[in-house]
Amino acid sequence: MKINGQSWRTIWLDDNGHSVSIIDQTLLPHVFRIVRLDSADDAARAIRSMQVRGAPLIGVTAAFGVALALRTDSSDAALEAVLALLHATRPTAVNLHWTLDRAAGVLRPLAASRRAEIALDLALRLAEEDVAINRAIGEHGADIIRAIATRHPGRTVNIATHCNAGWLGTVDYGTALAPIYRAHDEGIAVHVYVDETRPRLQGAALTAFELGQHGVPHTVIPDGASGHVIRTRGVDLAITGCDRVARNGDTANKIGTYMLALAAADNHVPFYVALPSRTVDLSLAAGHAIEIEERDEREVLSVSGRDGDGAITSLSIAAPGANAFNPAFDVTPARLVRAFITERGILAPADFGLLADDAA
Ligand SMILES: CSC[C@H]1O[C@H](OP(=O)(O)O)[C@H](O)[C@@H]1O
Repeated sequence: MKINGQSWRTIWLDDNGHSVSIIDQTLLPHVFRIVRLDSADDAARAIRSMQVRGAPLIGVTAAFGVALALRTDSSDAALEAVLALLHATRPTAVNLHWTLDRAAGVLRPLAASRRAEIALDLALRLAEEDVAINRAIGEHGADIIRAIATRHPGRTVNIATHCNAGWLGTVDYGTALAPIYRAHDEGIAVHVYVDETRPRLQGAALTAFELGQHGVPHTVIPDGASGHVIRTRGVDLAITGCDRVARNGDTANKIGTYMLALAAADNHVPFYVALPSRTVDLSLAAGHAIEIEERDEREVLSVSGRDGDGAITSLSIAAPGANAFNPAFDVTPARLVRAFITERGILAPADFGLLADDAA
């Protein structure tokens, strides 16, 4: 997607063919900085610190991390070490773990001399697959927005979203925002209510940045306002991304998603989840089995932003000595999800069985 008129992806192989560059998302929207990853340790650090974040993007970053490691040492021990290193970065998004399992299956049987080349090919292929998947999610999801616009000619379609599941959460184009971009680009009037998404503020900092760059009207709201907004501001639908979906449709996504889904249900507003179908974890029967990442309490007790002099700074916002509980995700029960927007179409949990054929 574009930033100030220039096309970008969130991650790319450098021209030298053996390092990878990313956009440092911890500094957006105030500072645009590119960071070069030269090793698996760099990739792991970028994932843990959320310089790169978003389920599909951390999966692709991990794939490149494996390739970077094997470039210097492609032994069995080195392969197992880099898989363990990257598996340990963040637990909830299945895309990271699915990608590493896929890489393990491909690379373990190979002669060590072939692993680095094949690992890089896999990372590059997964990056291109992600973009194609997201474009297909956009097309299928735009059908929903188009139908609402057709039912209500002449008025704007109001959409609520949470966190950032735009192109910054993927390699490009996004998941939850992909249908919004597609509808906007074909001339449908859309407006997005953007939950700021405490504590890391992916909504206020990243989704608002994306939508602004693309010219999509939007309004940032406090997370606690989403119920009031849905109830009083004519929201037509809610769309979020996700990090892991159990077989029954229970959905792990950014903390606060469950509250948004409850408000949508109470006001008979359809709540959709957009995802690459490989985000469905068929090994889990229900959402209680999904591991929820708990992050450093300091993310809750302070906020970072630009101070009066324009410098990036962190400000304490809680009483001295206060403790904080910082779950990074919650689980929305399947009963609150109208449908799942995937690259294969609009699915219900009953359809997930067809995904098993793919995974086989
Ligand atoms: C395109 S999926 C994005 C998904 O990932 C986010 O989590 P985080 O920013 O902590 O990586 C959030 O759950 C989004 O819905």
